[in-house]
Amino acid sequence: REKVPCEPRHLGDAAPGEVTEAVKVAIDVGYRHFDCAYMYHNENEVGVGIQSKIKEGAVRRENLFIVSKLWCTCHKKSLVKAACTRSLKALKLDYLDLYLMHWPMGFKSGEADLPVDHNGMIIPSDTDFLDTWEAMENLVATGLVRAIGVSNFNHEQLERLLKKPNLRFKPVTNQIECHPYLTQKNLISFCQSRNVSVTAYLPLGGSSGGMHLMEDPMIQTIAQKHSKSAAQILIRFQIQRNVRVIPKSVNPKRILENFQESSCRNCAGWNRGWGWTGRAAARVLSRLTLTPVPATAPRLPRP
Ligand SMILES: NC(=O)C1=CN([C@@H]2O[C@H](COP(=O)(O)OP(=O)(O)OC[C@H]3O[C@@H](n4cnc5c(N)ncnc54)[C@H](OP(=O)(O)O)[C@@H]3O)[C@@H](O)[C@H]2O)C=CC1
Ligand SMILES: O=C1CO[C@H](CO)[C@@H](O)[C@@H]1O
Repeated sequence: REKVPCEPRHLGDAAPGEVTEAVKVAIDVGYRHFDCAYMYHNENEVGVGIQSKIKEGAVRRENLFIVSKLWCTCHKKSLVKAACTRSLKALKLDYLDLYLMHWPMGFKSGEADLPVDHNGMIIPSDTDFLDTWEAMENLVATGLVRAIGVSNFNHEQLERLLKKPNLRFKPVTNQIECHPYLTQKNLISFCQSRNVSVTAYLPLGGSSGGMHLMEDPMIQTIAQKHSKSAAQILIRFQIQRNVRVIPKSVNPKRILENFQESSCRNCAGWNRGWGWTGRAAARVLSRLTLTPVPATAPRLPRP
């Protein structure tokens, strides 16, 4: 098979089977949207969980919304298709519902996911995200993915992409860090004014080593007032701003708790989203989030 420079490494930082089990629990609870990425190095485990539930008849592929992301070392146009195919193979799928450019900048292609020079600085590639986008557009045209989007794009980068001459497919979402300590008010307004949805990552403040958002006295006060958990308040914060939200949990009780909040009557469409990440808490390299898309959510058209 074609050699892809950024071959996945097996970091072994999530307990064996942990990701697969959490995917299965989440599907049973009702989650339908899974936020994955090559960089999380657990797409194979996710794929096992999904396949097992499809085989069991618990869910149908067409009712799932599977997202993956193009890593920075694969921004060169010639590498994009192979990178996408590699994620598909690991996930055991023949198409993705959404493929995101993980970051707007490209890194030197090769074995390392994070290529660094002797000063420990990331080695960039000479790629331009507009060219990378063209290769991603080809994935839609060939049916490997149904829609494409971006992540970690600021206002200027998104504007440049939207103004690209001969743009064939608009980004459907911009996945960005977003929570009460980083509300992203202006960027959200900009995205929404251009019909680009916003997806909030790190909505609970991240795992260990992250922020202590859930312990924030204001969040705690609001939670007590409404008889909700702090996590539920943080999730609802995004839903009420029309922002899709992808909190992570590998814990069955918390997977359910997060989902229950998202299933409330006032939360419509794509915004009834929840996330879950299958990775050991302290490691950033093995993440996966899943968000349920309700049966009534708009489906993306087939290419
Ligand atoms: N595009 C990008 O660049 C990025 C995207 N992401 C995506 O966003 C997702 C979410 O971000 P993430 O960094 O994981 O951080 P989150 O803000 O989702 O926080 C996750 C942490 O919260 C805990 N948690 C989850 N639910 C609850 C609850 N109900 N009560 C108490 N604690 C809870 C989890 O522990 P436990 O699992 O034990 O429940 C975990 O430690 C990632 O999984 C990834 O898919 C993240 C970073 C960057
Ligand atoms: O999604 C993400 C999680 O982990 C990666 C490695 O740290 C990040 O770069 C990325 O934004």
